[in-house]
Amino acid sequence: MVDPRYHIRVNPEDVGEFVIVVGDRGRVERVAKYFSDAKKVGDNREYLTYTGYVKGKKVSVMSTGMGAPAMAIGIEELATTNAKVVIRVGTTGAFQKELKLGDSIIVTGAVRLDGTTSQYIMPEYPAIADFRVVSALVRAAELVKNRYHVGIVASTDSYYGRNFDPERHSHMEKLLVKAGVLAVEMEIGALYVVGGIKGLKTGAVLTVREELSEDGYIQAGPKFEEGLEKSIQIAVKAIEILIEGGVGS
Ligand SMILES: O=P(O)(O)O[C@H]1O[C@H](CO)[C@@H](O)[C@H]1O
Ligand SMILES: O=c1cc[nH]c(=O)[nH]1
Repeated sequence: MVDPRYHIRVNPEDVGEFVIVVGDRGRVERVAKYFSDAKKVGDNREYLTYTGYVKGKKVSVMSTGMGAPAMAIGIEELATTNAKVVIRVGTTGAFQKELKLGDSIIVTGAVRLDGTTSQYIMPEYPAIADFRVVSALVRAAELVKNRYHVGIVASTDSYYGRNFDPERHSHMEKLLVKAGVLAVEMEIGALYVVGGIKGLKTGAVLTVREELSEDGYIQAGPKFEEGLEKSIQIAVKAIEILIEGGVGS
């Protein structure tokens, strides 16, 4: 029989109803420090998983690596555990000038520029977050007090592809910018589509890692690191709000 958790390699009962997913495995312990009694419960490929408690409820954090295929596999396998609510804490490049390094973005939906989700379902199926998760993230951002924005992002399959054919890609970017897309990253489309199909409640908070300037991009730095810590706090606070509101159980 195929192991339904072949890649993430966790026991289903070791995963909480609330799961934070991050791209970078180096971010897992940074999130887990906000849980009480956090322990490693899985470590295979890009999928490093810790579980602990928030407000007495079992909560997990798992890394998913980079890109839609790895996210889709992670979500498929998480859906065979106790997981019910999945929130991505990720990093992103700004498409709009008002987004500054370290700002948080609460993501309501994603433009599906990936290849994975079209193998699941037609492009008309929307990549959207659960409204209760979005609402909890917004309330959490007010409490944590980081500068934040709410809106849609583009989820692409290629980090460097935009540099390969600047004309084609700058045309696409111009369209997305004009259409009000806030920023670009690589996994939320897969999280929202596969999570939606599997009946999970999903949401995401990103931190701006690359800011737009007159002469290109400004990358990372201390403001980004401070903002990332705040975004982690926003996700944990949102889980507290959802637990208090009885969402997820
Ligand atoms: O920092 P993470 O969560 O990995 O998010 C962003 O960073 C990676 C690219 O550098 C992609 O995975 C993109 O989505
Ligand atoms: O996926 C990403 C993340 C940060 N910046 C980008 O341009 N793309």
